[in-house]
Amino acid sequence: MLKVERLTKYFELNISRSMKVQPFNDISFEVEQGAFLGIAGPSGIGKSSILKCIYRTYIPTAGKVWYDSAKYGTIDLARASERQITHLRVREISYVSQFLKVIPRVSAEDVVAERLLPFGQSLEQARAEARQMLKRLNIPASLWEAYPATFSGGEQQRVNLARAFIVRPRLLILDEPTASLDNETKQHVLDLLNDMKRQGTTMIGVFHDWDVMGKVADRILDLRTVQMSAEYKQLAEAE
Ligand SMILES: Nc1ncnc2c1ncn2[C@@H]1O[C@H](COP(=O)(O)OP(=O)(O)OP(=O)(O)O)[C@@H](O)[C@H]1O
Repeated sequence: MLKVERLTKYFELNISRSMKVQPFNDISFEVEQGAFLGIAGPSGIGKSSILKCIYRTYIPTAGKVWYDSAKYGTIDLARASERQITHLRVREISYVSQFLKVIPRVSAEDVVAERLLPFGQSLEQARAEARQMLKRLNIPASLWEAYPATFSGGEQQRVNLARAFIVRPRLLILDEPTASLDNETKQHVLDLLNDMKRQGTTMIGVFHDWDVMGKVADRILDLRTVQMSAEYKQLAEAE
């Protein structure tokens, strides 16, 4: 469903073109449909950057990101057109970070409901589903019509999760989605993730909390060992 081949990213820093930051080099892995791959490794090793290359927030410097799309068949996300990426982000691929991009003066239920409108649902149907999802994520009914700009960090994060979950994406990318949640809400999120996995959603994610990652991931890719083996391979090739 997702096959990452020899993915490499470096950034040229604006202050000096000759200064490059290379978070990762020559990373390959695969995720089967309905499986969850967790990505682990110390701060700064490139976990978020890999997720952003898959979602195409970043354009990879080299490598392929093969994704099995419902609309386009097997497509390299690293080279897909902007139009294709926009379609995939609306219909097939959801990304959750710990931060919500708050839209001014739009209520929590509408922020979530609007994700269903491109699928042809009426506003009333979409709002009803949005309320159910907010309820499952422990957002009290008194907040459904309020503006998320005023919500706590954990509440905003749950609105973010609701926006990603409600479209039942084929591919779900999660970057520390439970960072500011209490244990009870973490459990609700885990239950939802496991439900989505059973329904066939493929997931790739970074979790600060190993306990949470262990409960949902089928496999964990530790970037320390991958990066080491890539470097080792280079050394071996040079000899
Ligand atoms: N847009 C960017 N421009 C320049 N450097 C960047 C950019 N994004 C990431 N980096 C650098 O790439 C490296 C990897 O960052 P990344 O956020 O992917 O790491 P991480 O493993 O997710 O870290 P953390 O666990 O702390 O979130 C860091 O050195 C970071 O400064």
